[in-house]
Amino acid sequence: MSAEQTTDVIVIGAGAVGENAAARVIQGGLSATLVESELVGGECSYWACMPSKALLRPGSALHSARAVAGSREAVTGTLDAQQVLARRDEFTSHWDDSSQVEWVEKTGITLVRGRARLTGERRVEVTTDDGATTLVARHAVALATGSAPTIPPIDGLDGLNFWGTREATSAKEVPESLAVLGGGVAGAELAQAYARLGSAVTLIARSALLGSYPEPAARLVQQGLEHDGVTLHLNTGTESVAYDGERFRVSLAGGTVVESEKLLVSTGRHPALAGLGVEELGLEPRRLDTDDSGQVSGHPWLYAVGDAAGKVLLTHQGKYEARMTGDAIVARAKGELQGPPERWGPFAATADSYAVPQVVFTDPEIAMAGRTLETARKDGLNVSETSLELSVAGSSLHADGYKGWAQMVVDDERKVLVGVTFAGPDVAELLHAATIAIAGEVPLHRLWHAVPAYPTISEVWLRLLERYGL
Ligand SMILES: Cc1cc2nc3c(=O)[nH]c(=O)nc-3n(C[C@H](O)[C@H](O)[C@H](O)COP(=O)(O)OP(=O)(O)OC[C@H]3O[C@@H](n4cnc5c(N)ncnc54)[C@H](O)[C@@H]3O)c2cc1C
Ligand SMILES: NC(=O)c1ccc[n+]([C@@H]2O[C@H](COP(=O)([O-])OP(=O)(O)OC[C@H]3O[C@@H](n4cnc5c(N)ncnc54)[C@H](O)[C@@H]3O)[C@@H](O)[C@H]2O)c1
Repeated sequence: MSAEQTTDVIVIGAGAVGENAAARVIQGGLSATLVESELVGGECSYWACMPSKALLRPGSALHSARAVAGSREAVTGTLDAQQVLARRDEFTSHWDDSSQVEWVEKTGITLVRGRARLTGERRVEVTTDDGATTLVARHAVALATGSAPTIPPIDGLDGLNFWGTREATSAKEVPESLAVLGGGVAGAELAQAYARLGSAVTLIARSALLGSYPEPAARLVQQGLEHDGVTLHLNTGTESVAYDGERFRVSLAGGTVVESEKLLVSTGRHPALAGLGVEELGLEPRRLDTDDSGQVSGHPWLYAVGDAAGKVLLTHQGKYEARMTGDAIVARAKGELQGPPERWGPFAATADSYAVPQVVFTDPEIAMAGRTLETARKDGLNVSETSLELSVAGSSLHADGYKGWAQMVVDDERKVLVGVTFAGPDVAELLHAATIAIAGEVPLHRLWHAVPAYPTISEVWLRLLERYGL
């Protein structure tokens, strides 16, 4: 069967990002067709953010209760792994996307299920179970196809039935032992989740743990993992991997062999552009060159957004890009936007370069917005850093023996914040104040008037500003 359907805008990929891009197009008065080959809602809903946080939260709630004298005595048991997995299943809607489909339809978006491929300018072929459909866009096609795991070329690994993050976040049982390859945010979070659920976990990283975060913050997470019984092999290469039908054997540089029931490979991700037909358009399939509205250089009808654009691989930032991209497509279609979008304007995802918030949801957490000292210096900024142990009345009330760390990176010429990091139990909710201060370029002398409530952990803001010299 072959048919041709015309719409204003085609969005390929119905993850959180594609859904938002299509919704903004509809809100702007154009029609949008969304194509999805798997579950509407994408990686975040079913195999990433939601299930991983659902696996972590019970462990951190238990740990919080144990961290306070009085409630500690009331906690006599351990985590109930089956209940944790059952609650995780609720958060993934049992991998059933009907409520998301309902939202898509209510929003006025046309959903087409199948695998999409670009076949020419504004033309997309969708392969479905009953054949193929050709979609034609009057204005634009947006690629919101997400990212795919990057698997390292380790001897013996290819072809083995190891876990990726999908299998780790959707597992039905807790393995007796788990080896985790990769010391990034996915590796750290899932190592802790499984250690607290009862697995004997070993984490192997060729570099430091969480190497893109400030070292004192990453060290606190490392101590947290060690406290949970995770064995760490950091700055250690992996030479080969084998599986004998029952156990994995991971051979490390230096001769150590790690044996485990399951092996999780979480060594980064790259834009999922394979098989989409971008090469035929003369484009580099590993990374597209896009402007701040997501428009692909040399192809004004084509956009990439979210993980597919490869700028910032985070749901909230992808959804922000989607709002800009959807609105930019509408504005260009109506002749209201010509040329590149204005920085910090309604069509440019400028915060991608200045004010990205990110949280490592381990216990303790790391919450970081903007740049680190290193990335700020690399970008040529004249910056200084102010850091301290996170120790205020709010933190000592929060948990006995609370251990945390905070840092602000200041542009000393403009006297504004360009980066803030907090590490410690339950610091994630402190982060939005930092994001606002950075994105708003709030001058430090004005931030001095933003008084943190007493006794909250936010009082660390006051201590940082005092130490800076205010
Ligand atoms: C373990 C893990 C935990 C994470 N935790 C967090 C977190 O706590 N917070 C956070 O902000 N981010 C987190 N992330 C990152 C987050 O999951 C991604 O940034 C987010 O899912 C990207 O959304 P997206 O819509 O761009 O892509 P996706 O969610 O991957 O959606 C892309 C969609 O496109 C579809 N698709 C692909 N190709 C085609 C095609 N040719 N035709 C039709 N459909 C197609 C796919 O099936 C998919 O549904 C985590 C990632 C991982 C791996
Ligand atoms: N809380 C969150 O927001 C959250 C949680 C999980 C994942 N994510 C997102 O998902 C993406 C993927 O997560 P990730 O942890 O897989 O990626 P990552 O880029 O954060 O970390 C990858 C890790 O794998 C290591 N690595 C790479 N190649 C290797 C090799 N050949 N051998 C051994 N180690 C190797 C790297 O050194 C790094 O430590 C991230 O970009 C992140 O933004 C976000």
